[in-house]
Amino acid sequence: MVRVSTAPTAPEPLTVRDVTVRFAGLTALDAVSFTVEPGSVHAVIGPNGAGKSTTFNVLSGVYRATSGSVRLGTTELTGLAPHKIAGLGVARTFQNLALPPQATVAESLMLGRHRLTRAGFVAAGLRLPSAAREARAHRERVREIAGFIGLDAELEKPAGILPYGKQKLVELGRALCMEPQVLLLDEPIAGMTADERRRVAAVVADVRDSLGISIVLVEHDMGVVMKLADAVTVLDFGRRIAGGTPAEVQNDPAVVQAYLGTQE
Ligand SMILES: Nc1ncnc2c1ncn2[C@@H]1O[C@H](COP(=O)(O)OP(=O)(O)OP(=O)(O)O)[C@@H](O)[C@H]1O
Repeated sequence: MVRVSTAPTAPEPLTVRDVTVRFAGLTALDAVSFTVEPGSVHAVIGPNGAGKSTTFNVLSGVYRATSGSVRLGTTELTGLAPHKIAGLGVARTFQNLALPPQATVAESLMLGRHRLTRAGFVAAGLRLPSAAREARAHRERVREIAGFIGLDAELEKPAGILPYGKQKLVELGRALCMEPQVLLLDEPIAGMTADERRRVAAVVADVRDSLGISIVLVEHDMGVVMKLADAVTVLDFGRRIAGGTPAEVQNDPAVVQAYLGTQE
């Protein structure tokens, strides 16, 4: 795998404090707190309806917390629009593919470079040398990231014709192209074959280990969570019922009870 240089700024913790989300009469999240340590994989798990997707949507700015705060380092993210949050270094992938169907892998990855483009439309339109240099640098970075996710041979193929697992990697690559400090992954391996799952899990581990990017992982597959995560936050009915290392939460009676309860 090609190595890509680490993000220039040291990653900061993502701090979730007392976040409550209420929908007409229903408390989807109830004073939830956890901290995603820099350069770690932090999984958010819980039975159906526990509040995982709501957490994800709050972190990415799709939902606004009724109260509480989300901070990256000292920067307050609460209440910011999704593109602002992405611009501050918290990038997300989508559970369902969100790639333009005709775009090549290179074009799909380039979408992630948009916020980093400095040369304005005028400079680009006038074909100024500065704009050309910048475009070259972005293309180079796209190639590096394609190498990182193992898709450099597929750069000029339409992303839409690739197998599902590779399309999901393109989507992950698009998020990496934003040079995030934190990557939010919403069920990144759902619907994949065993081979695809292994490959994506390896890339996720590599994103942490080689790039030092923090990852928030909302995932149903316990095997992957237990293998990949450094820390786990467990939700049940909108409350944080446990947190710690995978081994700690696995043996936590409240967690066992929450999962057993859903099987009855
Ligand atoms: N936009 C919304 N409007 C109203 N209620 C919502 C909304 N989004 C989520 N909820 C409710 O909030 C609670 C938490 O849902 P959420 O989708 O966050 O759980 P989850 O842990 O992601 O579940 P699953 O594993 O089934 O995806 C549920 O009771 C859900 O019905």
